[in-house]
Amino acid sequence: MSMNYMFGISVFLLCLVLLNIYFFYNLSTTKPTPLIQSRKAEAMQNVHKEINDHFAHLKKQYKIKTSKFIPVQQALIASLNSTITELENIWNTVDNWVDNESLFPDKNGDPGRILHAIKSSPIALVDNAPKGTQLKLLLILESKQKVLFKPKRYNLTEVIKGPVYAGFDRYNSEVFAYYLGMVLNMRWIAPAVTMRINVENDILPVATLGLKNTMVKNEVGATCIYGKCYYCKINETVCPDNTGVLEGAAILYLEKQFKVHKSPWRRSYSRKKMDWEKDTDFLLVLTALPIWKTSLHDPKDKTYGVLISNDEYQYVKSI
Ligand SMILES: Nc1ncnc2c1ncn2[C@@H]1O[C@H](COP(=O)(O)OP(=O)(O)OP(=O)(O)O)[C@@H](O)[C@H]1O
Ligand SMILES: [Mn+2]
Repeated sequence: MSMNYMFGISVFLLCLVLLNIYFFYNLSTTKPTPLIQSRKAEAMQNVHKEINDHFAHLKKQYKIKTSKFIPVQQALIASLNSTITELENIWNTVDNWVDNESLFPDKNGDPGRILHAIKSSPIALVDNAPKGTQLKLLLILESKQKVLFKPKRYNLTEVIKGPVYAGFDRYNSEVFAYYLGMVLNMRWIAPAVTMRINVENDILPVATLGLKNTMVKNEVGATCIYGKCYYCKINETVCPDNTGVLEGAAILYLEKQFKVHKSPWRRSYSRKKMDWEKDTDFLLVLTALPIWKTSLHDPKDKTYGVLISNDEYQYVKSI
């Protein structure tokens, strides 16, 4: 056998071995992404199925509109639609109605008056509000009342793909949560309302130097803000629309110190995952119940409770 022939055979055998290793590796390693995705899709389908099954077996009382709710609903609509003249006094009472059980009053049209007062009071000062992970501004009204402003990042119809925390926070969920809180009498959501502010007329003249330092002009000369927060980046600005207006959620700032109840639904920022991230049943238990009131915390046995009806508690998970 010539040397050339021997060399050829060796190269051929080597190629065979390499090809074998390649195929073996490809077949034996599971590709993680599609598998995880399909498991997630399956879990979501199960959640929807569980909810639908549960609806079918709900007690009759949950399917009938209670007439007791009609006056509550009418009072709420009237308070939101009324034109309010006397606003000054509302701020004097903030400290009185805020406590650990309730962040807003429910009587005498006050929920609507608060929202009107937030929207119509002149702004005396605007600064960055660096607390939290997302861009937000602190507005100080002429009445000295503080308001947080979380700007709009997306159009309402835009769908953000990815995990639940993908993209920027949606400002409208703050407002939605408050309205839902009013309707369901879950009064532990700070009053929030959609507000439109003109950047040149209402922000710039009263902006602090700190805020001005986190502003840049965009390609059409509009003043945009990138702010100061954990996730704030100079290339991720919010800009006014073509009428110079910045829309966002204006949220009443509450000075009072509250007892902190850590949410079992909070995101883990470390390798230690939260229960809801590891255990799909955790999600199923909570979403499948007709939840009236959540996050009732019993500090003694470290459980979170879900109040199912007016007087019946069910503790769902130890943490
Ligand atoms: N209405 C309010 N009144 C007083 N303080 C508030 C109010 N809203 C938020 N805060 C304070 O600011 C912090 C951040 O608020 P928030 O969670 O709304 O911001 P975020 O940017 O969404 O941050 P995160 O990603 O941590 O949720 C809260 O932990 C709380 O201390
Ligand atoms: Mn948040």
